[in-house]
Amino acid sequence: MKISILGAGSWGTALANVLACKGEEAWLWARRPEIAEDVNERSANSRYLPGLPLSPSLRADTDLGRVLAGAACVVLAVPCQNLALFLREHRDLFPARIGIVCASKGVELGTFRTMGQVVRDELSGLEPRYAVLSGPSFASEVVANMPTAVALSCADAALADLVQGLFSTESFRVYVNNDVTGVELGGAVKNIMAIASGISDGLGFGENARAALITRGLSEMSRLGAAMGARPATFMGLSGMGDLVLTCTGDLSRNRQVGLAIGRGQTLEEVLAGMHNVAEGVKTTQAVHALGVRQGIDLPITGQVHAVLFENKNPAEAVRELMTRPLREE
Ligand SMILES: NC(=O)c1ccc[n+]([C@@H]2O[C@H](COP(=O)([O-])OP(=O)(O)OC[C@H]3O[C@@H](n4cnc5c(N)ncnc54)[C@H](O)[C@@H]3O)[C@@H](O)[C@H]2O)c1
Ligand SMILES: O=P(O)(O)OC[C@H](O)CO
Repeated sequence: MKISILGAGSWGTALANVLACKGEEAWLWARRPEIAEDVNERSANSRYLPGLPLSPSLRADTDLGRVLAGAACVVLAVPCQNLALFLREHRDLFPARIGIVCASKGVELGTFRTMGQVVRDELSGLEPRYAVLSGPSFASEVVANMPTAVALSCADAALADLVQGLFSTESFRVYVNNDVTGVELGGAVKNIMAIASGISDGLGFGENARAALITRGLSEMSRLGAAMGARPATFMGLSGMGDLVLTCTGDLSRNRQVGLAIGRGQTLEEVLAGMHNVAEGVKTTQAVHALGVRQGIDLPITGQVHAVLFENKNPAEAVRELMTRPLREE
C-alpha cells in the first residue's frame, strides 16, 4: 500500500521513516531537491534530523504528482500556517475520498480554523476522510526508535483502524479516539504553554512555576476545548496532558526553546531569525488569543504569552500579573 507523506521536515521524515522501517511503501514529498537527494542517496535528512540514519528503503521526491499518484493515504506534515495555500494550490492532485492524516499542530491565524477545518474547506468537493495524529513525540526520538505513544483521532472507524495498524510498531504505539477537535486543540495549545514554560525557566524561575504553568495550562486548554465542542477527558490523554508535559519540560521542544531565549532576554525577531525549524506556538498564540477574546473565553496564560511576544511586555511583568490576578477557586 502506498502512503504519501507531504513535508520533509523533521516530523514528516520521522513518520515516513516509521512506515519505511516496517516495509510499507512510504513516499516522502520534499520541497527542496537537496533534501530528496539526501534521503535517496545517503538515507539521511541532515538539515532536519542531523546524525540520524534513515531506512534505506525510504524514497523522497520533489514531484508532488508522482508522490500522490495511487496513494492509499496521505500524511500532512506541512506547517499549519502554510497548509491552506499548499492544499489550494495542489488540490487537483488529491484523489477523491482520500484518507488524510494530519500531523501538524496549530490553529490558523486570521480564520481560527483547526487543520481539520482547513482540509475540509480546501479539499471541499473531494470528500477527504480525515484523521489527526498527535501526542508527545519528538521526531528525533521517533527516528531513534525510542518508545513513543500517540493519539489518532478520526470520525471514520475504518480509516482509524487502517492508520492505527499502519503506524503501530514495537516502539510507536497508536491509541485511537474520535474527538478530533479535542486532539487538534490539545496539540495546538500545548505549544503556547511550552513557550510560557520556557519563558519562566529562562527567567530563572523554578520547578514550582513550571508545574503551575502545566497544570493551569491544562485547565486553559480544557476551557477552550469545552467552548469549541471538545470532550474534557481528551485533554487528560496523550494529545493533551501528555504533549503538554513533554513540550513544557523537554529541551528538544522548539516552542520551549523560543520561550527560554525570550526569558533570557532575546527578542522574538532575534530568536526566529536563528531558527530554521517551525515553532508553531508563535502564530498559534496569536490565533488562540484572538479566538479567546472574540469568544469571551478566559485564557490568561495565552494572553500573557501574547503580550510578551507581540506587545513588548516584559516577561517578568507577565509572570507577576499572572500571579496577582484576582484569587479564585481551582
Ligand atoms: N518535529 C517534531 O518533533 C514534531 C512532532 C509532532 C508534530 N510536529 C508538527 O509537525 C508539523 C511540521 O513540523 P516539523 O517539525 O516537521 O517542521 P520543520 O521545521 O522541521 O519542517 C517543516 C517542513 O515544512 C516544509 N514547508 C514549509 N513551508 C512550506 C510550504 N509553504 N509548503 C510546503 N512545505 C513547506 C519545509 O520545507 C520543511 O520540510 C508542525 O505542525 C509541528 O508542530 C512536529
Ligand atoms: O518541537 P515542538 O515544540 O514543535 O514540539 C514537537 C512535538 O509537537 C512534540 O510532541
